[in-house]
Amino acid sequence: MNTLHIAGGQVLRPDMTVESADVLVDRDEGTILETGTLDADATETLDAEGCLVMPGLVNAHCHAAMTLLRGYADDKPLGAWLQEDIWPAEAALTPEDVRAGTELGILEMIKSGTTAFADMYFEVPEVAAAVEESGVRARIGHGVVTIGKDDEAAWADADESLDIAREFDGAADGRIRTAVMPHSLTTVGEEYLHELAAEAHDDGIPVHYHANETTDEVEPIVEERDERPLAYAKSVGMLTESDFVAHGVHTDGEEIELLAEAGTGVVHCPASNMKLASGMAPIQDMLDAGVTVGLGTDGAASNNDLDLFDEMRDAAMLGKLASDDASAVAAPDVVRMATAGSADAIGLPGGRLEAGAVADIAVVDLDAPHLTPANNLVSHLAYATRGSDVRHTVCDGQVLMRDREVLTLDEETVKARARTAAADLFERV
Ligand SMILES: N[C@@H](CCSC[C@H]1O[C@@H](n2cnc3c(=O)[nH]cnc32)[C@H](O)[C@@H]1O)C(=O)O
Ligand SMILES: [Zn+2]
Repeated sequence: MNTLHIAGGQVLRPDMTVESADVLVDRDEGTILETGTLDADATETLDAEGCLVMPGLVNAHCHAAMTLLRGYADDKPLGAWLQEDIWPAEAALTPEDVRAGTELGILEMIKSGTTAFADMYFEVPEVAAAVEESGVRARIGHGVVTIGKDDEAAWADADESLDIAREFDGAADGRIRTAVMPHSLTTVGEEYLHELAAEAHDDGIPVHYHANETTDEVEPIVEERDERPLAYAKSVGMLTESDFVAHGVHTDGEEIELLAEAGTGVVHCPASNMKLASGMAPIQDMLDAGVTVGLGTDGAASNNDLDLFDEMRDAAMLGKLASDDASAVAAPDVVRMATAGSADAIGLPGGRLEAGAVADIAVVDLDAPHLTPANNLVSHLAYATRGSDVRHTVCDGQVLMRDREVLTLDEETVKARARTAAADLFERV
C-alpha cells in the first residue's frame, strides 16, 4: 500500500483532546487509515517530533485572487471601499491576474496550514486551475452582481455562475466542488436570486452569498419588504441545509433561529468585520442556538492576510467583546470553527483527524518561544500560534509542504508573478 506516516507527534482529536500518536495515511485513497502507536513501514514519512498534528484548517469564505489588492485600499467602510477602490481595480483584472493572485493566495494558505477554502470570484476557470495544480481542496464559484446592469447583462452573469458551477463540480479528482454565488441580497435582484437558487438546488449545488454584513445591507431590505434579510433569503429559496452565508454580522434572534432550523451555515469573518467596521457578529448566540459556524478570512484586501490562526484569535477576542463576556467564544470553540465547523458549513469533507476521514492535515511545530511552555495546546492554537509555525501541510493524502517548502507551487515564481501582475494592474487603473 502507498502510505504516509506522520511520526512522533501529538494529535488533536475531534473532541479537542490531545494525545501522543502517529498518523498513517493511505496516499492512494487520500484518507486516514489509523492513529496510535504505529510501527509503520511507510512509503513516505513526515517527522512530527515536537509537533501537534491537527486537521488542516478550512477557510470557509475567501476571494483568493484579492491578494493582488492587499494594501491597495485600507481604512474605509465596505460600501466606499468596494465602490471607490476595489470594483474599479477588479474591472481591470485579466484572467492571468486572477490566476496569479489565486496562486499567491493558495501559497499563503498552504504555508499557514489551510488545506481547503471556499472562493467567490470571477475568471473561475483560472481559480480551478490554481486549485488543481496546488493540490488543495476548494468549493469555488462565480460571484454574480446584477444591480447597475441591464437585464441581458444581468442574466448573462447569473447564467455564468450556473454554468461554471455545473462544469467544475467534481473536478481535480473531486477536490473541487462548486456553489452558485450571488454576491449578496442587496447587489442581486429578487428574480435572479429566485432562479439561481432553484436551478442550483435542482442540480444539488449549494448557494453561497454575503448576508447581513453591514447595517447598510439590512436596512433597505427591512424598509422595502418589512422583513429581515434572512427571512427574505428563505423566501427566495436560499436558506437550505447546503447553503452558506458569509458574515451574518447584523443578525437578530429570529434570524438565528431560521439559520438553526434550516441548517444553513454561517461563515464568520472577524478580521474583515473589524477592519471595515462592519460590526460584531453574535457568534456565541449562534453557537448556543446550534448554528453551524465556520471561519473565513474574506479577501486579503480586507484582512490583510489569509492566516486562519490569526482569524481564530480574532474570533475569540471579538466574540468576547460582542457578548461582553470573557467566557464567550472560547478556545475550543474557535478551533472547532476553523476545522469541522468550516468544513461542515461549506459542505466539504475534512476538519477532523480520525480514522476514515480525509487526510487533510497540518503539522504545527511547537518549538517556538511564543508556544512555550506547552501548557494547553488548544489554547495555543487559538491564541498564540501563527501560520508560520506550520511545518508540514498535507491534503488528500499528498504532502503539499514539507519542512516549510511548498512542493506543488514554486514559491519564488508565484511571488514574482504576483508582484508583476499587481504593478501592471495599478498602472492601468
Ligand atoms: N461578478 C462580479 C464579481 C463578484 S465576485 C465577489 C466580489 O466580492 C467582493 N468582496 C470582497 N470582500 C467582500 C465583502 O466583505 N463584502 C462584499 N463583497 C466583498 C470582491 O471584491 C468581489 O468583487 C463583478 O463583476 O463585479
Ligand atoms: Zn467576501
